[in-house]
Amino acid sequence: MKVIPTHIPDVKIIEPAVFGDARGFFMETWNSETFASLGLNLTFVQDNHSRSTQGILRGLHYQIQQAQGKLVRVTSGAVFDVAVDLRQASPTFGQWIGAELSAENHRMLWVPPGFAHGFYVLSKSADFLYKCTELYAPQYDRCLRWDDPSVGIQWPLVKGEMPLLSAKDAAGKCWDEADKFA
Ligand SMILES: Cc1cn([C@H]2C[C@H](O)[C@@H](COP(=O)(O)OP(=O)(O)O[C@H]3O[C@@H](C)C(=O)[C@@H](O)[C@H]3O)O2)c(=O)[nH]c1=O
Repeated sequence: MKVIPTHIPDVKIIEPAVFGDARGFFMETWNSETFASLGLNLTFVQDNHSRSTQGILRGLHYQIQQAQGKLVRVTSGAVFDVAVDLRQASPTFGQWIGAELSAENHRMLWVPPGFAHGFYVLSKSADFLYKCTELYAPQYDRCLRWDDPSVGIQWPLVKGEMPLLSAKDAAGKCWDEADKFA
């Protein structure tokens, strides 16, 4: 298992060791000891799975209390996955990172608590799986606008078309109005 650092040191791209053979492949997607040896000492309490079609954008989501750390990956298709640092005390406050995660590259992204998270579906459809360090708490759920100009995420929009959003995500808060972390 290999960690690829990003310019936001707390956000990590993780490349599992993939053992291919005549049957297909095998990989460990979560091993508490291996992750601890990489500096990720994590306890997960919820696993999620969503499926989305091309052009769907989910995000940018976070919980203002019960902030969730998320270990995310794709098991079919490909997405552009994004984390935005909402921690006011952080040297990378307001910065974002984006990474392509796909069934083919097997990459995972570690999105720590204190970040808004979202993804855009690049393939015909994508299955998105993630482990969370805190339970879902809709009363604390918040949404930062996907296209806030002061965050300036460079989404690789397919054919330049506007992404498809849920009503909740279309009403996401702009950067200035979004709740932040201390
Ligand atoms: C996130 C979540 C949703 N739900 C329900 C609420 C709602 O009826 C339905 C769909 O919810 P949403 O529209 O919030 O689903 P979705 O837009 O997929 O939300 C997810 O987006 C990505 C980007 C994340 O980072 C996740 O943490 C989560 O916020 O599922 C749960 O029961 N448990 C959960 O943990």
